[in-house]
Amino acid sequence: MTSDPGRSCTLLWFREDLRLADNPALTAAARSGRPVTALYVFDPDLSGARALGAASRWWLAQSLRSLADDCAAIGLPFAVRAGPTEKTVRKAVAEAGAGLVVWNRRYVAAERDTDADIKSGLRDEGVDVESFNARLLYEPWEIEAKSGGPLKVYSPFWRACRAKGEPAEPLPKPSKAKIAAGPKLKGIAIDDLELEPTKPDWAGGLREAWPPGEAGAGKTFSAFLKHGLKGYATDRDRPDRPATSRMSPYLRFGEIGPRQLWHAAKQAADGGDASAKDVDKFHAELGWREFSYHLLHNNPDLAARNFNARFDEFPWRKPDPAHLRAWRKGLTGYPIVDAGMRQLWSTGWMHNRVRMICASFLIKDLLVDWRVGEDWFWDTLVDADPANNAASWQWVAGSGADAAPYFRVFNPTLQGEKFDPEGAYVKNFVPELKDVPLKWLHRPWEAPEEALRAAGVTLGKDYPKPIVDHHAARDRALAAFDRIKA
Ligand SMILES: Cc1cc2nc3c(=O)[nH]c(=O)nc-3n(C[C@H](O)[C@H](O)[C@H](O)COP(=O)(O)OP(=O)(O)OC[C@H]3O[C@@H](n4cnc5c(N)ncnc54)[C@H](O)[C@@H]3O)c2cc1C
Repeated sequence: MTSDPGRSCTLLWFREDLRLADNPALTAAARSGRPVTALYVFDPDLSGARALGAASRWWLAQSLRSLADDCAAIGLPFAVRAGPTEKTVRKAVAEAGAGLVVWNRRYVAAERDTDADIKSGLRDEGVDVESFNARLLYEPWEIEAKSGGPLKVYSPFWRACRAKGEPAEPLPKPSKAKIAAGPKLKGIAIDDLELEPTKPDWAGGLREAWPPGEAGAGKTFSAFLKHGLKGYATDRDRPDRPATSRMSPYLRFGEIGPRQLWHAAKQAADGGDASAKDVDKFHAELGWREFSYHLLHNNPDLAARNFNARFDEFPWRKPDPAHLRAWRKGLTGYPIVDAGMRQLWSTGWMHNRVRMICASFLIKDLLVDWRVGEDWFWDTLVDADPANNAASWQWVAGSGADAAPYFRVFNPTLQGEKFDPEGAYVKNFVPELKDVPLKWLHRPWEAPEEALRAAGVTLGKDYPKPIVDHHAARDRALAAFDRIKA
């Protein structure tokens, strides 16, 4: 600890950990015995990191407002500043007279490099720096293959994680009495970050769908524990049911942490509110998130480069602008794909099963490079995550670690019929098809004229004809794959 008496406070630097509970940096700050002041830095120049997508920017604005209120409630001074990360943090440290700076770790290579530079620069000036894990159950570098080195297959990865024992219990939120308020840094208004859309304001659907912030995370997760966890192992594949936790955007921005989810789900099973099978499955999905971060840690350019270099030679087609537009807008003529893409556009989120179907359609039916889809999801998802998005797109493409084999091409009609068997999901997001009889709902182009007429649908006018024939597109995709198989 620095002995400079002029440096008497602790600076807590919030980043992707926008919460007070189970926040080890905040706990360390509270325990440091010094007054604490908190900072968030928005870096418009990115310092080498990828710019947030539009939906993520909207979420961040809500989340910061919520955090500001939560900090005020425990008497923690909190300021938001904009500027180049390193310069802004170091200026704030000097202004606050901080002798200790604490933060929770990030995992994108450019951000890690920035953090390392800041850490060494501050230490050279005699300022202590401590970092913690708030984001993951296990640090990516702690998990290794038996023979050493990173793991490339999920099952052994998850076994290696589980062999480390139970994740640590979450930390409580510090009470007002535990925080000595440090100096309030001058900040800027969150509105001045201009994170939200104005002309036009397209965020109405997002506002309706989500309550961002730590309290919103807790409320949403409690509802899942009550109504969704029981039966999760089977129902999680049903987009027509509220069967998943919807925790992904909260995890992305750190408004809740995986340790909290892990232990709360476990307690629900212990209390008899869910079966061990359901909880194991939920834990295993958190495990996929851990696996994505393990992959990202070991492959920093996961969003840009094929994990499997064989795919570098894959003969992707130049995207047909009309097809790409139809995919983005949910006008492909395949109802489950269109429902998913419209759910994404209107709410900033899409059910996992439907993400796989929509991604497969772009990659395999339209033969478009997975990076084009990854980029669209990055812009439109409120949970757009540097590890999960890239790893999942590569998984669907077949180019990723432990990926779906390329020859597994999702049939959007059969997938729709299997996972949306009553058609409720499609009818919700593609309302022009709501009166089409269930028998034809997922394949309206096969419906007799009179059935469509009775439902008020003229194909090609009220709803598109399929933009490609799935069977022909599948054959084309497999032929393309044959070219890199050898
Ligand atoms: C093409 C594609 C892109 C995706 N992009 C993202 C993304 O940008 N951000 C993101 O968080 N997830 C992404 N996923 C994974 C998954 O679809 C979402 O995590 C999930 O739908 C979030 O809903 P939930 O919180 O209700 O999940 P739940 O089923 O309740 O699961 C709980 C948590 O486990 C994790 N999880 C669940 N499924 C997966 C999975 N397949 N892979 C990794 N982690 C998982 C998530 O953190 C999730 O919040 C993507 C999947 C696909 C197929």
